[in-house]
Amino acid sequence: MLITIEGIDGSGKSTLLVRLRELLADLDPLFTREPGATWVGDSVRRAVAERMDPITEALLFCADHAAHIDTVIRPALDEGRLVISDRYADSRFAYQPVVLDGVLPDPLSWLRRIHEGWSIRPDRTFLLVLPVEDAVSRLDPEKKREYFENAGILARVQENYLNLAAADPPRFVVVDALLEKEEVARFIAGEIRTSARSSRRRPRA
Ligand SMILES: Nc1ncnc2c1ncn2[C@@H]1O[C@H](COP(=O)(O)OP(=O)(O)OP(=O)(O)O)[C@@H](O)[C@H]1O
Ligand SMILES: Cc1cn([C@H]2C[C@H](O)[C@@H](COP(=O)(O)O)O2)c(=O)[nH]c1=O
Repeated sequence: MLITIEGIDGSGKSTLLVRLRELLADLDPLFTREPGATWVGDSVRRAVAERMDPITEALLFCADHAAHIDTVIRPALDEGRLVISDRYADSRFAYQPVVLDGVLPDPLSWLRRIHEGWSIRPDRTFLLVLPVEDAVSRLDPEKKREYFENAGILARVQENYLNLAAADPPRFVVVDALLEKEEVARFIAGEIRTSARSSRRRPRA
């Protein structure tokens, strides 16, 4: 079963994942992330840091996704493992339309098309949502910021995320990221357990 965690920068994904490792240890999940689970992820971070053209950037994120599926996700799912990914394809569908606005006529359709036929659809996606100003105030002022990490861009990214969630309610669970860290983690851990139990009962197609 594939679970993904999504949300704008500063929404609390990394914090949540640290706690999920403890709360779900008995299920022995494989924790992974995009970008960064493969060496292609290093090229993506470089492209973002150097502000390469938006098409190059989008295709590198996509290449990282392909390598991630091939080397990490598919082998683990084939072994029947629970896989939990910090960011996944929905990050592309939320961030890159903002970056590609004005570059392509319909960025989201283009992005969806280039994922078709090979990407794996998550079973459930937890979307952490909070006011953008709270997310920005949580960002570490000491750390160099990626150019996405500004309130104007993040507001548009979050709107895209909410549209994705509204279009696919069976998959998405929208979570209030202003709740206490522990409350967020316990709620999501409980939902993952329930989903994992029901997927074990379902015969594989
Ligand atoms: N529920 C919460 N309530 C208050 N503060 C939180 C909460 N969750 C996380 N934080 C704090 O917000 C900051 C950012 O959290 P975190 O790094 O987990 O976000 P992130 O979504 O992983 O960000 P990025 O995508 O930029 O890596 C951290 O200082 C963290 O302690
Ligand atoms: C997978 C993915 C990520 N991004 C953006 C989102 C963040 O600003 C950075 C990744 O940094 P993090 O600290 O690891 O969250 O990249 C994106 O624009 N498109 C994507 O597909």
